[in-house]
Amino acid sequence: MSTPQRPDLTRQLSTTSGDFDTSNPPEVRKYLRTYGLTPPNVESFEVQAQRCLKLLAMKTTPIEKFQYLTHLRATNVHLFYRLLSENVKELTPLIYTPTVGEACVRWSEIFTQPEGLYLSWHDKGNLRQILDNWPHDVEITVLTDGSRILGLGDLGVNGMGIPIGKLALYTACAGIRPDATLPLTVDLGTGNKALREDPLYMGSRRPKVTAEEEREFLDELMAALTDKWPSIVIQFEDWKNPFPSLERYQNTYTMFNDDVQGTGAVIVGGFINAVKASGIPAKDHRAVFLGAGSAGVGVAKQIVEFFIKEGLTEEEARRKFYFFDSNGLVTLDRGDKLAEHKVYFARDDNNGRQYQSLSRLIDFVRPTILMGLSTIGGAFNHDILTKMAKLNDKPIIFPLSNPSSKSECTFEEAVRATDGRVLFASGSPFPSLEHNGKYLTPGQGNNMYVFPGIGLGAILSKAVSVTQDMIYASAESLSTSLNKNEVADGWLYPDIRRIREVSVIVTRGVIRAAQQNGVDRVPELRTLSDAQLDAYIKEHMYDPFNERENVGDEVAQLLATASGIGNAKDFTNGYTNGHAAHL
Ligand SMILES: NC(=O)C1=CN([C@@H]2O[C@H](COP(=O)(O)OP(=O)(O)OC[C@H]3O[C@@H](n4cnc5c(N)ncnc54)[C@H](OP(=O)(O)O)[C@@H]3O)[C@@H](O)[C@H]2O)C=CC1
Ligand SMILES: CC(=O)C(=O)O
Ligand SMILES: [Mg+2]
Repeated sequence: MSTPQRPDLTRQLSTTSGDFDTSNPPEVRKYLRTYGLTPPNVESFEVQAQRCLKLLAMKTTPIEKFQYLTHLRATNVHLFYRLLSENVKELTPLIYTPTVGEACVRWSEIFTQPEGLYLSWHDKGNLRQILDNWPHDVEITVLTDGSRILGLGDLGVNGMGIPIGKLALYTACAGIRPDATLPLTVDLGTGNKALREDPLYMGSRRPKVTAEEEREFLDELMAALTDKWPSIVIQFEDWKNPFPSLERYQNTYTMFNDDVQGTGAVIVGGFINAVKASGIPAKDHRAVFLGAGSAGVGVAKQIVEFFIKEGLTEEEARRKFYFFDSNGLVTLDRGDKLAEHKVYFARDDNNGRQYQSLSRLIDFVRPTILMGLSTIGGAFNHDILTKMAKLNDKPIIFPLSNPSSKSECTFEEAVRATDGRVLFASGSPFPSLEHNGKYLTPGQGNNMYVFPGIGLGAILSKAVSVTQDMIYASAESLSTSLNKNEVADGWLYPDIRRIREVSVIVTRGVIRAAQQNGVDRVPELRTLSDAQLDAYIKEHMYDPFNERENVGDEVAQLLATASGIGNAKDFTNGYTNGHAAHL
């Protein structure tokens, strides 16, 4: 019996595809044996992009557009990234929040092809072996268990859309090679009963494993990943309870949690600019947070760090925060057992008073800052917004929950209620609008401004761990990345269309912090000036406009030199002979 042939996964797994790229010149088509299989014209990117954008416009719903872009990535990865990098503002909402939220909800319905790796509880004991099935060398993975997908709850393995979307942004925003990324979803069961009963659901039907079982599984997985790819960077994403793994692995592996640390950094980055714009010194701010989960606490902890750098003591900084969760104001005497991560910010100065209404808490605290990380769409209603407008000249209001349906308010609602004075950032994008003859653009406080640079910085410096200083450096670097026009227009975040430039600045900050902490493993980078380091970073970024990796060295060489024509002929002969033999 002959040995079963392994399917050509490198082609199927959407990372080196492009065989039918209509920009391939004849020599490449011959080499790939696709000559004659695509129409004869060799097309420019401009023509290809025109067709793609027309096709996209023909799709009427966001999910159809998502599916089209998924198909494009699977069939022509470089064209997909050319299109994405040229249209990042328009396309990001279709491959990331908000559309990726709907895609995850409907994942088992719309699934057509493998795009990542799924590991299940019953694979325990064999994880290292299964990693060998992945056909590429990996530099970075995004790892979820699907248990808190955006603000949409536990979606089990349907959460795979998130690692895929985040890693597409790693490639588009920070130029990490697409074939060096691994979307990874672990199926440790799901607490979502409706999913378990859905015949189309593609995960296991078991309930969620215990915390102890999860730890055992992750211990094995972390060891397996680093055994297989020793310098791998591991980003945890959208875990319902991300704190135990962060604490357990952050000093022993090159890992970080994007929802706790990336979100903290991106919000501090915009917050530094918002504090400047508010005209109120750090010591006089007071913050109300709706939502005391991983993101809320992650953000507040990093703002504490910022306040300390602004001259406050840790105690003064900590006491500026009032958290409101599903049981009201988080206090030490509330009568329930507080989750460990909430204790640091729990109030002890409420004199026995419990606040069950956000509106009343705002009257009591008179905050300058209102943050939403609650998953409760519309929670910042007109009453709340007008209160913030009365209390402040320039209220800082950040409704950060994703996707858009979970945003605590819209940009328009915040602008109208504050007569355009709001300093605003939301997790998902909102359109610009006109108010009193002024054109106002909302900030997008989304960790996509920092995680690509954190990842690339860790990869290029070969950091042994991702330190808190590296995370904080990403925030500071982001805050300095705005250009003159953006500053003059009062923006809190740079234009997303400049994200690759911004990622270079963030990456440099992350690498410098790694060097200061002594966790880097590329000593040559230490002696580079900032300009030299920027050049080094850019040189190492994947550029989809400069890619013909699938054609092989021989043809690349032919294409690169006019004198290659002779070789091309030889090669064409070889191709013809080979093909004849094949036929
Ligand atoms: N903009 C960005 O870059 C990011 C945005 N996010 C978004 O932040 C949101 C929260 O994420 P995360 O912190 O990880 O989620 P969690 O589930 O950990 O936390 C949600 C928090 O909201 C609270 N909450 C739920 N319902 C209510 C309610 N009715 N009234 C008041 N509080 C309520 C919960 O209270 P309790 O603790 O009592 O259950 C909990 O504290 C998500 O929508 C996510 O998409 C997350 C990361 C990045
Ligand atoms: C943006 C993100 O990481 C989240 O909403 O979970
Ligand atoms: Mg997330």
